[in-house]
Amino acid sequence: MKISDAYVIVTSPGRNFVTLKIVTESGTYGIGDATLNGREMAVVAYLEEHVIPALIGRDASRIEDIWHYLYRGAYWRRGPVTMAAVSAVDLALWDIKAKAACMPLYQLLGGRSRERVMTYAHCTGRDIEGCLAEVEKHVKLGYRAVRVQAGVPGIPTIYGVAKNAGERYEPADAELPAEHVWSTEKYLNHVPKLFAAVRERFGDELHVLHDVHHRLTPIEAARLGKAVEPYHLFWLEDCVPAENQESFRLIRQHTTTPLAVGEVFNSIHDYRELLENQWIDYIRTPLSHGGGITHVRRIADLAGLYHVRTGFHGPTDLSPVCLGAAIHFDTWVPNFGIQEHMPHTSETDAVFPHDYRFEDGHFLVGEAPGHGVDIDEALAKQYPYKRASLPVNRLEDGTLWHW
Ligand SMILES: O=C(O)C(=O)C[C@H](O)[C@H](O)CO
Ligand SMILES: [Mg+2]
Repeated sequence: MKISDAYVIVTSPGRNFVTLKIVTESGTYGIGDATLNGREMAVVAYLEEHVIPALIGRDASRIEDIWHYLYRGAYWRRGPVTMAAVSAVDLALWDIKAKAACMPLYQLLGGRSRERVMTYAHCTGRDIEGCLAEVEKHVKLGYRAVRVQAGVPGIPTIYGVAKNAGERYEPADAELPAEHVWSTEKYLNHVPKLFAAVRERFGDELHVLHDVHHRLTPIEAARLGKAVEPYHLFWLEDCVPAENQESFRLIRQHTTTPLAVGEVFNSIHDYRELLENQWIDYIRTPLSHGGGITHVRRIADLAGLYHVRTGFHGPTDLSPVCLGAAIHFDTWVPNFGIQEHMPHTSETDAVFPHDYRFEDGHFLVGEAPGHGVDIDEALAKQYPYKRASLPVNRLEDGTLWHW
């Protein structure tokens, strides 16, 4: 199982994706997602200059040892660029191991814990009515859970809300960062009205989620959590920037609204105080940013001790490789909660053939050996990289703000 070749494929079928392919002497290969939205080429350089040369000739079956070689061995631990690169290697190696064992990945992880994987869709609207129309559309498509985000009167553009009705939003929507304007007061006054309308129209059973996208302070997040308690959200996501884990003590003291965190985390250490103090309810780190299966399953196990469940990040800026691997993980992990789903474009799906499927609000895992996602390299070449950036956020007085 010696690694004989490894290379990076950058493609942009509608948006940028970075994929690592690792090939063994026997010809068995695996692929991993190395996409870090808006910072793609930094991961490409890390892989090409520092990782790939050190992988050639290693035994692909030694996943654990290679993980520690790349993590401890680098001396410069953690961080999104390093961990995206380590994750891509890890996902490709698990793909190879499962293919070599002729097993779908979930079998290698320990087998099925559930028949299907509940997923949530994004519903956005310029106003409350537009948003309700999107919820209705997604309920008809079979979703049992929806993430609800609406425009706020007085705020011209909000990240996470599609520009036009019926469209989806694109996270990196300009060559250089677009500038958004933010008003916490306008937002806090509006959100409870949105959830009151959703519950009135759709009743109590639909799971509803909301992403604050790090834009509040702890006491503001506490106010929001309390204000939406009557509408019993499935979760309130990223309500504050989470570098200071202690912030969650304050939020938790004030509200019973469940809290989800971690789409920008990349290590178990980012979660330690949050989990040990039982300040959160869902972990969000995707396999492609949290050190792959080898590390994220350690985070999930630690979370399980505290009744915390998984709710992996699944936007369009993680490739189908990450989503496919996540569906295997979700099928196995004992403390599964939910899986995010922002459908990829048909161009992206064609570049990444896969065997997972969506049915009746759930993902169904495939039975092909490995994680079940491949890359059509000839097609990928037809979509060259284009620089694309996430936006920035400023308060109405011009102060640069979290987003
Ligand atoms: O999907 C979510 O919950 C997001 O917050 C999407 C992120 O903003 C996006 O992945 C950033 O690249
Ligand atoms: Mg989010």
